[in-house]
Amino acid sequence: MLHRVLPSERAWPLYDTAATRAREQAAQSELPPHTLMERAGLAAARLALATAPHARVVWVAAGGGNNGGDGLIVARHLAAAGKQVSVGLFGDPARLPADARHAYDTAAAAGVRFDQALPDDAGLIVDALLGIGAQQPVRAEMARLIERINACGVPVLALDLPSGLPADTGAARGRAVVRADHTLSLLSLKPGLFTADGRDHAGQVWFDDLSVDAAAQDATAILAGPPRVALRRHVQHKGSFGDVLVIGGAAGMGGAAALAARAASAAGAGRVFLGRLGGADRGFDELRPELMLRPAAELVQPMRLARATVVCGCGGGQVIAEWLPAVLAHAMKLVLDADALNAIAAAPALRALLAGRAARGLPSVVTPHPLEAARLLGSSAADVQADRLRAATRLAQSLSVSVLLKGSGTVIATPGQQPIINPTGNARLGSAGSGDVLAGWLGGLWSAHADWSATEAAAAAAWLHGRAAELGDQRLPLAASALVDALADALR
Ligand SMILES: NC(=O)C1=CN([C@@H]2O[C@H](COP(=O)(O)OP(=O)(O)OC[C@H]3O[C@@H](n4cnc5c(N)ncnc54)[C@H](OP(=O)(O)O)[C@@H]3O)[C@@H](O)[C@H]2O)[C@@H](O)CC1
Ligand SMILES: Nc1ncnc2c1ncn2[C@@H]1O[C@H](COP(=O)(O)OP(=O)(O)O)[C@@H](O)[C@H]1O
Ligand SMILES: [K+]
Repeated sequence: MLHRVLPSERAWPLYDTAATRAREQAAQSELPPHTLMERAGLAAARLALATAPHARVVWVAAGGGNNGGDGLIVARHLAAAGKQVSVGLFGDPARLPADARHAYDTAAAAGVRFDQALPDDAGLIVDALLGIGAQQPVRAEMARLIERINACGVPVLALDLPSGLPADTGAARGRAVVRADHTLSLLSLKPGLFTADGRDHAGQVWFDDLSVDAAAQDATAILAGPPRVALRRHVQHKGSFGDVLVIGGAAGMGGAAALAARAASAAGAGRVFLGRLGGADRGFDELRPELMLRPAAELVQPMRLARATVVCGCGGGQVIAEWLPAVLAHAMKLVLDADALNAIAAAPALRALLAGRAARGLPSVVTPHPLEAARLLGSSAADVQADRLRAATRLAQSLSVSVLLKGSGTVIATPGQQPIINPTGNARLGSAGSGDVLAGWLGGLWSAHADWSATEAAAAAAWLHGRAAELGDQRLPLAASALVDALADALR
């Protein structure tokens, strides 16, 4: 059955190449020969007719593997539907794998035309060059073809994956990768469609399971669905929603901590205290008078920390390192962001304190962007981006915490659990302070939902943060302070 995957209204299991191959093998063994590929080709032909109903001339770019086989079946169906179809076959027919060979024979028998030249009047290109079989960067000849497809301005429907996109990571940098308008993922949804560069190359993502049931426990990762935010019970009061302490905002960076505190309040914390490290530690926030400003020393006390959700590090500067030992030792629930992460990356003693929290039953979430994650991992931001799922998982294991790795397709990883990819959000979030808002929302949501795990809180915060950016006029930039207020809309 065909599904439109985004915008995300439910969770989806994701399968990497190895898991997809295992599912394919299991299904093949129970079905008559060529059944799966026939189903794939038919589903894709239907989608082509639905998304490009007015395209009269269709060019199918088919590679020499089974992805090309899918394309050959699409060509047969579209020709039967009256389209003017030609197939550019970029592979040796004599070396096609069995399913693709069968697809080639039936297409040829049906009179499908073969021509490697892209027609001038093409109204649709079906990209069937490479699927999950492309594990290495695309070879030069095909790379040139992909560049031509990307430059020609004709709408593209990619089969299974935009050709050249790594299915497991979505990391396209420096590679030739098709830029599709639509991608139909077949049999399984692949993680690479949703993180790193995947979104920019996949366009609108569709999914057909080819009538093969999925075992969710075998999934490599989960694409997050909307969080289940609890309605307040009549009897609840501010004590039910907990205290959030925001510690950060060194001299010149007070705004970061203020944003986090405002966001924690907007997300439903019972009370929010803001302990700024750079002065202005009394008085109140004119825009959010409900926030309580206190000297950090008053908040960073074992008894207070032990009852609170603590958001630490936003605009924290180097001075945050002095406050971290107490925070790491005592905070009941802890969200660490920005300079707190940099301080921990630079100080093994702080790192040991963080890693020791899990054994004491104290949950923590770290919210690095790729460079902060790289500092904690001792690698580079490019390495992190090359495999975001792996980087987040490694970091979660090494620190015994939940990791929320920011960026397109935010990854949430917790030791012993399937990693989660967040599908919401867009580049409107690329403005200073939006990460502080995320940390604050995470703290506020976690505080207000006493029964949520660190993973649930992190996934909910990321999902709502992204959804907030998807609402409103998409042509306008989104300032972080406006983002704080957009949470209300995202929650509706
Ligand atoms: N079987 C089934 O029932 C089903 C299969 N399904 C479909 O099969 C797809 C997987 O098919 P697959 O395993 O044949 O791999 P595929 O993506 O076509 O790539 C192999 C081809 O690419 C070439 N090639 C490889 N690397 C390259 C590079 N770097 N640069 C350039 N070329 C490169 C390689 O050439 P070679 O290296 O062998 O010379 C070979 O020709 C899957 O994504 C889905 O679409 C679905 O219909 C579900 C049912
Ligand atoms: N293109 C994008 N798609 C999805 N989310 C994005 C995108 N660009 C930025 N974001 C989100 O915006 C936030 C930016 O956080 P961060 O890099 O810490 O910025 P800052 O420190 O300025 O607050 C993160 O939550 C990140 O995931
Ligand atoms: K493809």
